[in-house]
Amino acid sequence: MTGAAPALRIAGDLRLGTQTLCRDLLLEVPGGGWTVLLGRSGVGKSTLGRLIAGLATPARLIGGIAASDDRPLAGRVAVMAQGDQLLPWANALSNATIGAQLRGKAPDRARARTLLARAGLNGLEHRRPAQLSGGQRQRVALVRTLIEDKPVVVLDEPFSALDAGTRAAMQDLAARMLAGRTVILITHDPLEAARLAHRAFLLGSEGARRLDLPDRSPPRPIDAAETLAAQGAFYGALLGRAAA
Ligand SMILES: Nc1ncnc2c1ncn2[C@@H]1O[C@H](COP(=O)(O)OP(=O)(O)OP(=O)(O)O)[C@@H](O)[C@H]1O
Repeated sequence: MTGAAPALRIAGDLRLGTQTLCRDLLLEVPGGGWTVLLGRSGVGKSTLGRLIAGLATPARLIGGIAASDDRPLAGRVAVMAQGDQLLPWANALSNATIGAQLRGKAPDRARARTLLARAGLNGLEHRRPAQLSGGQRQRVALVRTLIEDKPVVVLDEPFSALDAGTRAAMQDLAARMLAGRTVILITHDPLEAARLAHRAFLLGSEGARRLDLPDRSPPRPIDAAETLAAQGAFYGALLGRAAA
């Protein structure tokens, strides 16, 4: 990884035009761990993810995003979004290295092959997206994110289109492959949050509330009582019940 994974402090009001999506936001994101953002649809989770990544959005954060090493975040954030967004005419190897190709740089195909193998895609490097399953395509997308080698990674609903079993396998793989990076995971799925979070926040119009997590380190087993209890508590929090 290029550089140590910084902690982040995200503070302020998230505004869209004259509308305040999220007021008095304060998110202390630990360095080198997974921070999960849960929240009802439209609260501004993806918008916040785009702001962290420095991507275009009509929204503004009146406040700021600061890294613990006092360096700008620009150029230090990789993004993996919902859907694999692979180029249909390119094979898995080319899709994994598309970032370098778009920048006019020589792609590191040896590293891409190693990462594709680690992601369980050995022997599938020359298949195009249509010749891969949904889970395999998401693995290629994960490798494409990893090959950028950024210390901060924003994952915006990356596994939501997958069936339950494939999703659980992808969560385990992502936890392994992104270990040590500062990961911000945006998800609707309380079970995903309960499995993967080192820290979790519920975003609402009145700010972010930190949610209690099990003591066991992530990734937590999908069927452990403490994972399922946290899942239930997160559902309650999403539904606006007092205890979380
Ligand atoms: N490009 C855009 N132009 C105008 N409004 C936008 C744009 N992108 C998002 N919005 C609005 O900003 C608000 C927050 O959107 P955002 O996608 O961040 O929410 P979210 O919490 O991620 O929702 P979901 O969980 O449904 O994905 C919504 O009201 C949305 O309609």
